[in-house]
Amino acid sequence: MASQTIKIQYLDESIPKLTYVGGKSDWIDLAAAETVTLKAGEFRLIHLGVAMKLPEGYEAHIAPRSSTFKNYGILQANSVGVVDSSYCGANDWWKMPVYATRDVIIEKGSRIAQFRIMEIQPTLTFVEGALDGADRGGFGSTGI
Ligand SMILES: O=c1ccn([C@H]2C[C@H](O)[C@@H](COP(=O)(O)OP(=O)(O)OP(=O)(O)O)O2)c(=O)[nH]1
Repeated sequence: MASQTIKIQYLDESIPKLTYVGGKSDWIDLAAAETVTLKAGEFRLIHLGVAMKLPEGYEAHIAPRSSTFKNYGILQANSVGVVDSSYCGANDWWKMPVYATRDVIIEKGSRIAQFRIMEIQPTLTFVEGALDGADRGGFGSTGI
């Protein structure tokens, strides 16, 4: 399998080093770098304690872990976080915007998110014109 090296900066010594957990996925978990207390309905940008220089031609996607809502009742407010390769300055810390659906305390070190890197897409050019393919249908068209 191909490998890449990423230069990473941790907020301080207390931040756990990024690593693969459990060998079940190639996504890498991210943890809250601070203890956060939220009331139901509150929004917060949670510091994830890392900043990275992604490999040339890559971006990163951040998603919640599958257990994050069950454990903490929080939703990732932007649904998916996109980290551009240009987001690589010394103060470009990764953060997770969250919306709390219930009162919750998220302890520092709680693994609330996961990320992977993805190749950036090719430059897209849009050419206007009527489409002539067969309609596929969507939004429930294949039945229950
Ligand atoms: O969940 C996220 C989303 C983004 N970012 C960082 C990395 C990204 O490169 C930068 C800027 O994000 P984006 O390009 O989505 O926002 P913007 O262009 O600054 O603002 P917007 O598009 O909302 O106007 O913020 C995060 O740390 N976490």
